[in-house]
Amino acid sequence: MKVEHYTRGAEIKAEARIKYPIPIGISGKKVLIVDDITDTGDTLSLSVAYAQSLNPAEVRTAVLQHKTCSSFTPDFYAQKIVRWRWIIYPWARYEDLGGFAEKILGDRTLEITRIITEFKVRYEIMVGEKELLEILQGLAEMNEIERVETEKMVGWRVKGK
Ligand SMILES: O=P(O)(O)OC[C@H]1O[C@H](OP(=O)(O)OP(=O)(O)O)[C@H](O)[C@@H]1O
Repeated sequence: MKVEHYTRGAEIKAEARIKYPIPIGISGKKVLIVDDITDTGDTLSLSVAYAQSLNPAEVRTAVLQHKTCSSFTPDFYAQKIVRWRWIIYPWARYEDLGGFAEKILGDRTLEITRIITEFKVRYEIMVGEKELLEILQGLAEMNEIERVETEKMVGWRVKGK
């Protein structure tokens, strides 16, 4: 199953929703739902309610990291996070950094070196020029941002800002 709650890093959507339902019968089965993290807890609350509606014998939950601010406490977790922070997993780095890049740009046009500095200062995230360029080009391909070249600089800005 796939549940969506965030579009970009740390940017919450109104409501968690089931994007892809469970494609097999789980009636009478013992079900373990595994996710990377709990934040608000909405994703697991919805997932458990949905799985329960399919009449399984039992539903349990496990995550790598559980934030104590979450309204849902999983049965199993490897680490408890008491002070809220956004965790960037390797498998979501590209997506998350893209979201932060747009936040950094806001309504400004910035050169890549400035964006790198703001990643460091605002988010304590170290990003190299090559990696960031790939992310910015990806966002440009999705029509979210654009490259602006003048005599003085090569910069990036959010489209329509
Ligand atoms: O407890 P919550 O506030 O609901 O947040 C936790 C959920 O958010 C993230 O998923 P996301 O919606 O970003 O989907 P993805 O992992 O597929 O990118 C994360 O992987 C969890 O599934």
